[in-house]
Order: sequence, then structure tokens, then C-alpha cells
Amino acid sequence: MVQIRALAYVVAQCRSPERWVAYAHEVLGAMAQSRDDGSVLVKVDERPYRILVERGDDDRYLASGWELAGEAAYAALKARLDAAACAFVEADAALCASRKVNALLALTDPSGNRHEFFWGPQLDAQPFASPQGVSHFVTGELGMGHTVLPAVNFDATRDFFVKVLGFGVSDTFNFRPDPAAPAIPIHFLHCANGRHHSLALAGFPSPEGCVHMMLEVPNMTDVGRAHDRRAKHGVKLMATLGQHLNDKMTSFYMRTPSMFALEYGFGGLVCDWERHSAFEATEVSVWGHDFGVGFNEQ
Ligand SMILES: Cc1ccc(O)c(O)c1CC[C@@H]1C(=O)CC[C@]2(C)C(=O)CC[C@@H]12
Ligand SMILES: [Fe+2]
Repeated sequence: MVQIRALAYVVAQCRSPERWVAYAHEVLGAMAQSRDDGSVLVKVDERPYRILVERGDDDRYLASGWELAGEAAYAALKARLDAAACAFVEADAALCASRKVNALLALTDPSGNRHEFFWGPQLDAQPFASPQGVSHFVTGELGMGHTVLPAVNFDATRDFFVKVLGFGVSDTFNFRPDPAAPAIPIHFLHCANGRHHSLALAGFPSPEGCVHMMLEVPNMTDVGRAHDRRAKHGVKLMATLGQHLNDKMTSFYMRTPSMFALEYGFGGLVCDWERHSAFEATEVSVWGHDFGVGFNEQ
């Protein structure tokens, strides 16, 4: 059985990656550094980066980076993909060097989202120190956080993650913006760690390539202070503060320089998958999370 350990990183594209440096320092409370090729590494923990921003002619999401435990797990994934007749491309030395990993393969899921699978992240001795006094970001064995990706070919994409890649379905949600229209499915998936979801698939398109990514901090003070910094720097709010019903996370959503949203929250559920029963949530949140603000200019 294939086991994906965790979501390790995301890759974004930006016409002005230096905007991500200011956004990381001033709003996220993360470290950030430009490289000679114009790309930016956003660092939130002991890893050299968790968000890699490439310079390009668009502001959008490019890829999710999934971590395998080691060489054997990576070989097992390749065998699994071959057996399922899923095409993939192995990275050359230049791409591995850019991603700071030992070996990497890339593929496109049935909805056209790019995913990278690797083993052997490079570690350096640079500790994390938040420029805004954020306590820390909740990563470690739970991985970087989560992403919600558009899945227009919903069933095929869900089957790919569950049947080929071994993800589990944590919970489901049927989104009904229009009660007369058919519900839009959003399925929350976990890999081999306790984070409630590392990936959610949403049955609608997203021009920015990603509905949102999520970074977690350990307490409400860190969320509230980020919420203040967002307002101070005029970053657009995409959803108000609230607490999710399924994973209990308290969070708000704001725009990133690559146009997709970032959820900044605390208190996400850590599950024991031996004891968990998947449920269908009929509400987004216990309180708050007005996504209506995302459609208005502030
Ligand atoms: C429902 C939910 C549970 C846990 C999460 O971490 C989470 O981000 C969500 C919200 C998912 C979803 C979204 O991201 C884009 C806007 C959506 C479609 C809504 O308008 C309601 C649900 C929202
Ligand atoms: Fe989320």
C-alpha cells in the first residue's frame, strides 16, 4: 500500500515574487528570502521553505508537494502509478535542486492539478524565528497545512487520490449555494498523519488554480494578531473569522499575492484514523466564516 506522509510544500507563481517577501514578513509572520533566479522561499519552520514562489507571467497556484517516507516508499509509489497506468515525469537534477529534495516525480491529477511527490527534503541549520513574534507554525509530522483544489472531474479525481494514492476520506460536505441547483461536493482527505485534512477536493473550477491553502498557528492570539496585520496592510479578506464544523479550526481567509486565498487558523482536529467515522457536515461552520466578503472589494 502506498503511503503519502504529509503535504510538505506548495508552489505558487507570481509576477512580482518580492510581494511575497513583504507578505510573509509583515502579514504571515514568516521568514522569506529571494533566490538569484527571482524565486522566493517562504519559511515557517525548520524546513528551508514551505511555500516556493516562482517568477512568471501569472499570479496563481502551481503545485502541491507530497512527502514520502524514504526511497522504498518512493519506489512503491512509482510501481503503484505504473500499475494504475498513471503517467508521471521524474524530475531532473535541476528541478530536484530547486525543490531541495533527493528525488521527485510530477503528475497531473484527473482535474489538471499538478502534484509533486518526493523523498528526502534537504535540511539546513537555519532555525525559524518569526519576524512578528508568531509562536510557531503547526507543522512537523502533521505537514505544512492543507490545500483545497478545484476538481471539476470530481469522481475521477477523488478515486485517484483514494484508490491509487491511498488517501482516506475524513468527511464530506455538499455545498448548496443555490438550493434549486444540485449540491457541489467538497471532500476532505487525509494522508498518513493525524491532520483532519491535508487536501480537500472541491467540485468547482478555480481560475487561480487553488481554492485556498491553510497555515496553522498554535493559539487564538496568533490568529488575532495576524488578523490585525492583514487589516493594517490592506490585504483583502476572503472570509471572516469563524470556526469550522468538521475539523473545529478557528480561522479567517485572506488573499495572497498569487491571488488564491490563504486560511490562517488554529485548533485543527488531530484524528486517530482507527477510531474516526467519516460524517457528512451540513454546515460549513459552527460560527462565523462569512465567505460573502470575498466577493466584495474592501
Ligand atoms: C467547509 C470547510 C471545512 C474545513 C476547511 O478547512 C475549509 O476550508 C472549509 C471551507 C471550504 C470552502 C472554501 O474553501 C471556498 C468557499 C466555500 C466553498 C464556501 O463558500 C463554503 C465552503 C467553502
Ligand atoms: Fe480550509
